[in-house]
Amino acid sequence: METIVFVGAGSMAEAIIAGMVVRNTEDAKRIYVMNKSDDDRLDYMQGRYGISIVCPERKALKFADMIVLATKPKDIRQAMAEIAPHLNDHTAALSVIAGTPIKTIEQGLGMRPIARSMPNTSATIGKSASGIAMNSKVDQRCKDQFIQLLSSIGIVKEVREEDLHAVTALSGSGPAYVYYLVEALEEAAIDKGLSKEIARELIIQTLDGAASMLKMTGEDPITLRQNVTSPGGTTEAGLNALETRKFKQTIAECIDSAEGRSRELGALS
Ligand SMILES: NC(=O)C1=CN([C@@H]2O[C@H](COP(=O)(O)OP(=O)(O)OC[C@H]3O[C@@H](n4cnc5c(N)ncnc54)[C@H](OP(=O)(O)O)[C@@H]3O)[C@@H](O)[C@H]2O)C=CC1
Ligand SMILES: O=C(O)[C@@H]1CCC=N1
Repeated sequence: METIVFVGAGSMAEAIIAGMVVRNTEDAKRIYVMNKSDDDRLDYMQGRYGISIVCPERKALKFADMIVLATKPKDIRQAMAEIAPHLNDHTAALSVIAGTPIKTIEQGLGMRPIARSMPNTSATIGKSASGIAMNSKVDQRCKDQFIQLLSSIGIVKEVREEDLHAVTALSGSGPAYVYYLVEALEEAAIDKGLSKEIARELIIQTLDGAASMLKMTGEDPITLRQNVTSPGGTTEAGLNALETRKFKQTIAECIDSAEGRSRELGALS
């Protein structure tokens, strides 16, 4: 069993820990958390997941096989300055921070095995879609450990570091776009007279069914869309409205803005 220390105890750290603990991939007691100042948050995490809290002397950092960097990009430099003196040379670092380059982490923690990854909050239920890139210090054993951790919370794809900005825009932020779509569908359904409860159930099942169709049939989304669209029917009418409003262009702008912001955050960190 490995000792893993989470530096940052916010929503992303919790999503990953929840996924790991629920799947029993690690001995919960050997997962440690620390943050900047919010002790109530650490108590909550310990009570909820049975994990441990890093003591004020930072002893757990000495024994850590891996640290997971999960602060906001603007806070990572200070966090690294605080933890670096306590770390062992062999300790590997896995960052989940949007934008922050591997180089910045090498500067903050010294040359050591470092991976930069981008999971998403569906890690909570073991359904993250994560991307990962690693530095030259990562050997096969260490790579397996990084991949194993991310696999315990969903699927993981190795990409070039440069491509992590696009991964961040697509699957890191992606759950929020889907929730926003659900909000919009729900509001439209309520406007048409459906109750919120019924609308939500129908929407969730529709999303779940469509995602499962993509997964299980292996069909292209275009084919599946065409299968739904009867000539002159309701779907065609709905899709025409989306096209008139430049739906694909709007989505392209969404991804472009998010990708650009990831680059900006990287430059800020
Ligand atoms: N939320 C998401 O969907 C995703 C987020 N990410 C990335 O994960 C990272 C964290 O995001 P999120 O969990 O939402 O952020 P939160 O604001 O919820 O959590 C940030 C955490 O960092 C801690 N922190 C700040 N400074 C330090 C420090 N010097 N030492 C130790 N801990 C510190 C904070 O502690 P305190 O509360 O005490 O100040 C807090 O626990 C971000 O970089 C984000 O880009 C990646 C994928 C998805
Ligand atoms: O919004 C953010 O910056 C983070 C990164 C991906 C998802 N949440």
